Amino acid sequence: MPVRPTRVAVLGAGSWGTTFSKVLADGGASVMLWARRPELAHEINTGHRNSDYLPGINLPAALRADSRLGAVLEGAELVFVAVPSQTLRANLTAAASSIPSDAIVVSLMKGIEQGTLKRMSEVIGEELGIGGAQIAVASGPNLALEIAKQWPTAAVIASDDLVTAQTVALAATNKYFRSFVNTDVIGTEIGGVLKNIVAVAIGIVDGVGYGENTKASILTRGLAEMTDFAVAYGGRPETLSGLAGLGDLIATSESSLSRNNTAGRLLGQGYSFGDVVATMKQTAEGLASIAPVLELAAARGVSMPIALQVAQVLDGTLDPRDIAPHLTTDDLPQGE
Ligand SMILES: NC(=O)C1=CN([C@@H]2O[C@H](COP(=O)(O)OP(=O)(O)OC[C@H]3O[C@@H](n4cnc5c(N)ncnc54)[C@H](O)[C@@H]3O)[C@@H](O)[C@H]2O)C=CC1
Ligand SMILES: O=C(CO)COP(=O)(O)O
Repeated sequence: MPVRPTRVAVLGAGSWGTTFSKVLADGGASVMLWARRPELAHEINTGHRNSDYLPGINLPAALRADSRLGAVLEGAELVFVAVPSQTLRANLTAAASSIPSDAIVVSLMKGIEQGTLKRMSEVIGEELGIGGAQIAVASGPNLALEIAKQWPTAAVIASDDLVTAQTVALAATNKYFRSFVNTDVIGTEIGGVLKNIVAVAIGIVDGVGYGENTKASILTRGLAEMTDFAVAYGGRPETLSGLAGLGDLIATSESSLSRNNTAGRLLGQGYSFGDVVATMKQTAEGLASIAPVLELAAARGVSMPIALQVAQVLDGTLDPRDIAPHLTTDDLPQGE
């Protein structure tokens, strides 16, 4: 039987780490949040604000922040990690000796590590030397600012071990945030990674000024790409029709709060990749995941025309106005 954990730690005080800390605290847990900058920890503890990332949001007084990993991690039953994917390994190296050996570690991230092509749960297992029953991932239509405003939403917690997923879900549930569970870690993580890339594509369409048919076609074909890729790597197709797939795809593609959608819109308006990276103050994971995703797709023969076109817009070889739900009109009509 899963038991609701009471002592939890969150690593990363950006928009998602801070918001998730509020979700956990509002669910009754005692939460310690690691902020890299002592001045941010001070602002959270004294003003109950994180004004850079969550302007206008009051944080629960029960949420405490600290810039010292040891102080944050002491006695933690659950450790949630919300740092940019490409920095996970280095952050875990720094945190590893302070993470209690029996803690469950939960990835809140939606990226693939460049170079190794590993999912975040794989990096966690490798760096901490723990097995699947101590690892979980959280995903779903979870735009941070909406949740910080307590607008109702749902998420899914996945772990190889159902009791682990249920234990995490108990902690990550409150009156405005409901966590469901599954045991498809691969499908859940891949959904979160790939919806970011489709959201960049939809942003490009928005930036160019095309309409709803183009967006609906790319969304629908994008979901087919996401599902084909996930299945090729052992994920379950139904996971991609759920919160971590379709649900997150809709939220991220439709919202101007999305950093991936925003990055795409700037590209569609004619800004270069370099300009977009310089403009973005927060993490847009789709931009860093695209190369590893295409490499993984090629390795298993998965056709990903939408992801490929996003990569071509990023490297300046495709005019954003030429983006379409297909690559070429030359080949024979394909099955849907
Ligand atoms: N913001 C959102 O709405 C959601 C974000 N996520 C995922 O959560 C992860 C974190 O995203 P956000 O919190 O939004 O990002 P963010 O850019 O708002 O914050 C990142 C945090 O990581 C910290 N950090 C630690 N080491 C770092 C380093 N070496 N370089 C840069 N920053 C470092 C930063 O100080 C900052 O507090 C991403 O994988 C994202 O896809 C998932 C669901 C929702
Ligand atoms: O993952 C998210 C919503 O579920 C956040 O999307 P962005 O990273 O594009 O802001």
